[in-house]
Amino acid sequence: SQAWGYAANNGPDKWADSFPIANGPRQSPIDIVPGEASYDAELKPLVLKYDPSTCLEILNNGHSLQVTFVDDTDSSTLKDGPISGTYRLKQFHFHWGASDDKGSEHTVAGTKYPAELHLVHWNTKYESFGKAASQPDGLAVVGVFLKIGAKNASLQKLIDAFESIKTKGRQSSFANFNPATLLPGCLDYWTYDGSLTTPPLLESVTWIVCKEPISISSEQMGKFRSLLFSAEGEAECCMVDNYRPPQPLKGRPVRASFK
Ligand SMILES: NS(=O)(=O)c1c(F)cccc1F
Ligand SMILES: [Zn+2]
Repeated sequence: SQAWGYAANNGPDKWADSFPIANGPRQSPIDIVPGEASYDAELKPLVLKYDPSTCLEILNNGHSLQVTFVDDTDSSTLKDGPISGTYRLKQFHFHWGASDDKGSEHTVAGTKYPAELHLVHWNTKYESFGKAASQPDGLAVVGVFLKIGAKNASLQKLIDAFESIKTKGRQSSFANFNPATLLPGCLDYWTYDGSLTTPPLLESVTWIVCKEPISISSEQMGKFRSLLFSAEGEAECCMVDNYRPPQPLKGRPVRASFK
């Protein structure tokens, strides 16, 4: 069967052919309409504790650039916020556009950002990411929007590794990176129940989307767009527009941690 991707022949409009859950009741991303989100005073502040020594490698998986972490202990965790228990950081990755007018998966009152960061965590009440990914409370993903502005020194550390992961399937060691340096100063968030935004589109994600974006410069955005979907030796295909558009809310509540 054809591998999924973001092109016309294998992109988001075709995913339901192999993954019927694509039309399910709690799909992601969504358009977040701030005026329709309800402030919930019981929502706690996010508690993110990341240990840079758990950072393992950076890779081009053919869909995005991803930084993976050692997740065999509770060294890098997400707690509180809308979730109960402890969720371990597994990886983070990005989605972005071919131009600055698109690229994010979540939108805010219809506004698309040029990119979106996803920090993926799994519930330690399950024994692994794989097991957790099939449970309704298995995953918690923190989404952070990127907007064009000042050069981002933390993102530059990732960008400096891009030459070694230009093509699909390439990975290189990547140590001592602290993902907390990618978080905005204010951790106000919206939260709702959703899914993975790529196949298998499992409906196991508590989404936590930060209201405040982080910055990326135009030049840095250009470096993201120089990565390739294609493998070495294949016809070059720029890694751009690797985002799923917003999906039907289907009556789900969206809560805000802030007034
Ligand atoms: N985009 S997303 O954050 O929903 C996501 C995950 F959480 C896990 C794996 C792949 C992936 F793309
Ligand atoms: Zn993602």
